[in-house]
Amino acid sequence: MAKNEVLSRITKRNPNQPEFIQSVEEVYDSVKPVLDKHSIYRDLKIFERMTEPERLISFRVNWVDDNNEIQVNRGYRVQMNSSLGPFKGGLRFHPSVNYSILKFLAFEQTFKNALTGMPLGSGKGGSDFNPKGKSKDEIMRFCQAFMNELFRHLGQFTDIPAGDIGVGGREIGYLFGQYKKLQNEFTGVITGKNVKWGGSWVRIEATGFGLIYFACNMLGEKNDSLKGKRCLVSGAGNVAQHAIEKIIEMGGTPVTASDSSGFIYDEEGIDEKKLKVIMDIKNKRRGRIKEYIDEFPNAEYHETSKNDDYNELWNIPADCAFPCATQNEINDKDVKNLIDNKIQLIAEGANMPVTSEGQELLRGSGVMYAPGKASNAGGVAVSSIEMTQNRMGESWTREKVNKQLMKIMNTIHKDCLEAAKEYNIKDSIYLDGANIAGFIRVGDAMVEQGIV
Ligand SMILES: NC(=O)c1ccc[n+]([C@@H]2O[C@H](COP(=O)([O-])OP(=O)(O)OC[C@H]3O[C@@H](n4cnc5c(N)ncnc54)[C@H](O)[C@@H]3O)[C@@H](O)[C@H]2O)c1
Repeated sequence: MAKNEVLSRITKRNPNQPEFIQSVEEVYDSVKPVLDKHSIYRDLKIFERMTEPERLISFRVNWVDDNNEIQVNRGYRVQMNSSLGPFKGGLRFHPSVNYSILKFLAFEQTFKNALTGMPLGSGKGGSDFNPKGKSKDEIMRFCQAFMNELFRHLGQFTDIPAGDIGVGGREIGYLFGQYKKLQNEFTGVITGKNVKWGGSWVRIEATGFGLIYFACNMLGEKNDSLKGKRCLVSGAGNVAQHAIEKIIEMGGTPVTASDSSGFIYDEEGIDEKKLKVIMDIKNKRRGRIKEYIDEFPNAEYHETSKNDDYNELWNIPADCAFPCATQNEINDKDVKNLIDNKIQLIAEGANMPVTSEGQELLRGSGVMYAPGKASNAGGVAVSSIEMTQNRMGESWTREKVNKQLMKIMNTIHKDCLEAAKEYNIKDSIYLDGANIAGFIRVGDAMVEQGIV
C-alpha cells in the first residue's frame, strides 16, 4: 500500500529505524479518522510533532570490568513529549538498544501515559550494555557510570526514569544511589525504588497485575472471567512473573514462561510454589528458565531455534495469551497458530510484541486483542502514584495503591471502548480505541500550549 505524504516524510526523516516506523504507522492508521474529522490536528501538524522527540540525548559510558579492562558503552535518553507532564519512561539495558528501539518505546509511552489520565509526559532511555553474565560489582559500576552523565538531564519535575528490560530493583538501587550522591538531594527522581527507601507498594507488581485486571475487564464484556482459563505467558522477568501471580489469583492456569533461550511448558499449570521457583531462578540465581525442569521434570523445555519462522510457545492450545517478553515476539505465523487454536484473548504485557502483519490478521478475527499501551499501563500508573507519595512525603498502604491501580485499569478499558464507539470502530476496538483516546488527550494539550 502506498504510504501517504505524512508517513513518507516521517519514514524519510528516520532512516534505518524500522521499529520506530512500525509504531508510528500503527498509530497513524488508528487516528486517521480523528485527523479527518478535526482539521486542527492536521493544520497544527500535531501528528508530525508527536513523532519528533523534544530532545535526544546520547552519551559515552566508560566503566571498568572485573578484569580491569575499560569497557565503552553508549547511553541514551529520548525526551519525547512533555505536554502532559515531565518526561517519564523506563530505562532498558540490552545489546539491541538503539535509537529505533528507544524512539518506538518513547512514542508508545506518549499514548500509554496519556491513557493513565495522570500528569505524565513521555520518554525512554537505556544502553546497549548487556547485563547477562555480568557480576554484581560490574552491574553497580556500570549503573554509576551511566548515571554520571544522565543525572544532569533528570529532575523530579523534569524527567523521571524507571526500569524496563535489564533494569530491575537492583539496578534502580544503584542508579538512585548515584543520582542522590551527585545531586546531594533525596527526591523521587526514579520510580521502582524499594519500598524501604522511597518506593511504592505494588510498583514491582503493577505492570503484570494491571495487565490481568485489564484482561478481566475485556472478558467481563462477554460476561466471562479468567476462572479455569489456560494462559500462555512469555517472558520470565518482572512483567511475566506478576502476570502469572495474578492469573493464579484469578483462578486461571498459566502453563508457560520463557526467556531468550527457550520456554517451559507445564501442562499441569504453574502454581504459587512453582512461580516462587521461577522467581528464584530469575531474581536470585540469575539463571535460565531451563532450570525449571530440574525441579519439575513433568514440564517440558523447548529451545528457541533462530531458524524457525514461528515460535512453538504460541502454538500450544490455550484460551488466553499474554506476551510479556519483548517487541515483535509474535509474528503472523504465530497469530495464525493462535487463531487456529481458538485463542479468545491476547493482551500485551510487553511493548509491541505483535508484528504489524500479526495485527492485520487479528483485525476482524474475533479475537479480543489489547495493545500494550493500554494493557501494560499499570506500571507507569503506579510510578505516577510513587511520584505523588514522594512529593507529599507519604507512604500509602498496599491496599490503597492496589485499589487505585485497579481503578485506573478499569478507566483505561472504558476510555478505549468509548473512543472506539465514538469513531464507529468495529474491528480491533482496543487497538484503535487506545490510540485514539491517547492521541486526543496529548493532541489537545499540544494545541492549547501553542507552537513550542
Ligand atoms: N517493567 C515494567 O514496568 C514494564 C512496563 C510496561 C511494559 N514493559 C515491557 O514488558 C516487557 C518485559 O519487561 P520486563 O520489565 O519484564 O523486563 P525483564 O528484564 O524483567 O524481563 C524480560 C524478559 O523477557 C525475556 N526476553 C528478552 N528478550 C527476549 C527475546 N528476544 N526472546 C524471548 N525472551 C526475551 C528475558 O529473558 C526476560 O525473561 C518489555 O517489552 C517492556 O518494555 C515493562
